[in-house]
Amino acid sequence: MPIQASLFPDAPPSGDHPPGFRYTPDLIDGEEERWLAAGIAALPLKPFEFHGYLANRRVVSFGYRYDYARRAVAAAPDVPSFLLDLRARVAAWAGVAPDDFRQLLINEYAPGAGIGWHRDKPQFGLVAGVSLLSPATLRFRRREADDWRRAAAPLAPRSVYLLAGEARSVWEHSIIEGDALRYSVTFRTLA
Ligand SMILES: O=C(O)CCC(=O)C(=O)O
Ligand SMILES: [Fe+2]
Repeated sequence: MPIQASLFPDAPPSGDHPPGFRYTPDLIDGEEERWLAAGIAALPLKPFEFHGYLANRRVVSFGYRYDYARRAVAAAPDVPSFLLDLRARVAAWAGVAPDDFRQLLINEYAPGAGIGWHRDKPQFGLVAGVSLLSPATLRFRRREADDWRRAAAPLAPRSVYLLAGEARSVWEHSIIEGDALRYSVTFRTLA
């Protein structure tokens, strides 16, 4: 059964949620969203490149970035000041210190762009994601015997989700291709 956005923000995970997944709508308001999106549009987003293949998704990292060639984290520019307030807000929500979110990754999904099945790299710890501009579906799957167990969480614009525990380390996740521009701002601790 698909996960539905809870009527009760921070409700404990139901049987339908991968354990460790947490979601809250309306972390920010519409004015903040527009202001953040304008700031993000001015950042040096670059096409995500994986083994020479260019995805229809653009990214920029701050604090640390993942170097796919070296399979290690590498230093990245400091978090821009216009994103520090958002980082503090997400940190308070997630129960960590703002500085613990050592990495900030922004994904820009143009219409038709998504992200394939993956688990975030083990060099990172907690993962929190803020959605801007348009809705998306975060899908989950985990291997069970010779089949997949599946779940899906709608992500509203202005919402925040947390991947911890099994949702972070056992389940894979992906984002279905959308039909409108979406930004995700992902904050990660280091493992
Ligand atoms: O767009 C999102 O919220 C998910 C991004 C993601 O899974 C990632 O960058 O690892
Ligand atoms: Fe991810």
